[in-house]
Amino acid sequence: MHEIALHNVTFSYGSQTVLEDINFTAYAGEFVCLLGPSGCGKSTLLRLLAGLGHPTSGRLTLDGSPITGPGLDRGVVFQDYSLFPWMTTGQNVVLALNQAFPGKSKVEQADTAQAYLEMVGLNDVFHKLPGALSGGMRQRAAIARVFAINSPVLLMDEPFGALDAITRARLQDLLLQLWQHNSQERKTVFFVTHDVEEAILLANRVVVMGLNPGSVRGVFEVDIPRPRQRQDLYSNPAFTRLRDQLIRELNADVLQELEGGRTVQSAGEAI
Ligand SMILES: Nc1ncnc2c1ncn2[C@@H]1O[C@H](COP(=O)(O)OP(=O)(O)OP(=O)(O)O)[C@@H](O)[C@H]1O
Repeated sequence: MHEIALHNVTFSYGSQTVLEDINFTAYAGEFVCLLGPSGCGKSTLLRLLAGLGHPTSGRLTLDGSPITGPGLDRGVVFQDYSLFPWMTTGQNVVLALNQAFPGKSKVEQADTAQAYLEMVGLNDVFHKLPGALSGGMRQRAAIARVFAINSPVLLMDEPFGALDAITRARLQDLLLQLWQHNSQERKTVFFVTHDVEEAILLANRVVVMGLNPGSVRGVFEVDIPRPRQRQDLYSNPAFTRLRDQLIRELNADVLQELEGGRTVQSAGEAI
């Protein structure tokens, strides 16, 4: 299971409506990418899914039950790394493991933490404080932590945004490996990105959100078989067609903003 549904979700910060009437269902084991202009409410939506806030109206459910707060069934990676700065990087991962698998011994938890840190390319950070790591390393440690607890739902807010291209590609592959690992128990993933190509590489469906207030502008099926080879995508007509479609959809909103509300027919007309 692990189906996530949003029913008429509206959310406001005071008088500012950030999300309006969002309806969407992510099927169990589905990989959903969220794309949209800055400020359209992607992070807010993820926070609601994580149980870190409640909708002003509407409902969010996990397998039909309302989401009322955070839980170990949802692993979260936000943009701000969210490691405890006073614990070593290894202790941060061990703490999460201890909550998820309290029956495991300290040695097992430390070994597992080290293995996941190594998996994201951090071989030598277990005893270092997060403050002694670079931003990209801290982000990888946060990713290792969420992979280690192996929750059935993953909520990831631009997790690879701060990383160099090679590390990013490695972690995209690792995420797909972990997601595809057991086809019977695939994780349900919500993944926020600004990168259209990353969305197509990863997702089953891409949700494009619009601005003012945030709403679902369109949902696009990625009809490209897996495994998807990065180097083959550019010569795949389905990839280029979808990429252009997504860029047009994203630009339409931005161009409309720039044009002061006058709807433009195409990117070319406005530029
Ligand atoms: N704690 C807060 N209090 C008040 N307003 C907020 C708060 N957090 C976000 N907002 C506002 O809500 C809107 C949506 O913000 P959010 O961070 O969800 O957008 P986003 O699509 O994730 O943006 P980005 O792509 O830049 O990360 C923005 O106008 C933002 O200023």
